[in-house]
Amino acid sequence: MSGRGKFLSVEGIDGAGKSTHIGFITDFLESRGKTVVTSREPGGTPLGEKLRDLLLHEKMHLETEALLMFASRREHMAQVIEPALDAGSWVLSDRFTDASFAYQSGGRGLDRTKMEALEAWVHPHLQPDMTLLFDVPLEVARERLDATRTLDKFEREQEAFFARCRAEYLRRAEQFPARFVVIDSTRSIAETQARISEALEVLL
Ligand SMILES: Nc1ncnc2c1ncn2[C@@H]1O[C@H](COP(=O)(O)OP(=O)(O)O)[C@@H](O)[C@H]1O
Ligand SMILES: Cc1cn([C@H]2C[C@H](O)[C@@H](COP(=O)(O)OP(=O)(O)O)O2)c(=O)[nH]c1=O
Repeated sequence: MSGRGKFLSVEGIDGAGKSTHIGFITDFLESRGKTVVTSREPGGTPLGEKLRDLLLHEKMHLETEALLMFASRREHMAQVIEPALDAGSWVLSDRFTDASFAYQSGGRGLDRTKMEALEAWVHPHLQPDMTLLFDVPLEVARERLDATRTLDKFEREQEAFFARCRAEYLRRAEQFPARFVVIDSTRSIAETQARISEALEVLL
């Protein structure tokens, strides 16, 4: 395979529809001849999955939570993301650093300059080539979540928390318009996937 692969991340508040579209994105890219490595954060490596279990189920200090998110990310970069990109594969990560801004800074209130310092320390030279942000109003996300599953620590948060997460995602999208694609995820699954295909075409 020739050249370095591309790095894609998918983001959105819980219930926005992110997981629904990951298989579609993978199939779309594979149909265009790309080798796709799908992964997730927190997690993506054996150590990262252990951290994920702690992060999603244990109460902890906000800064501990932020540091463990970045610890999981550092391992994920070393074990999965960088080697796959170097080998020419495309990497599709279910969440990356924008989620830390949205949840730990926006949602929980961690000083954004601390988050920016972590980002600059852990991945000064790596950013997704494209970030697909699935955006929905809170009521829609909540209805979708309630209809489907047992909620983890983050998903049990109140509406105001998700409002702040969503606002921070949208702020990041405004700050980095070159890599963000904001997708209106209130549309039907078929319409949303048409929009995703259109966005991905630009990278191919
Ligand atoms: N565009 C859509 N229209 C209607 N329901 C949707 C749509 N996208 C996702 N859903 C449903 O909403 C629920 C949450 O979606 P999911 O992909 O698990 O969200 P996330 O991964 O962002 O938390 C699922 O039951 C899914 O089938
Ligand atoms: C990557 C990341 C995720 N999270 C949160 C967001 C989600 O609520 C949770 C797990 O994400 P996710 O994989 O979307 O959960 P699910 O499998 O239930 O769809 O972790 C953060 O708070 N900070 C982060 O940096």
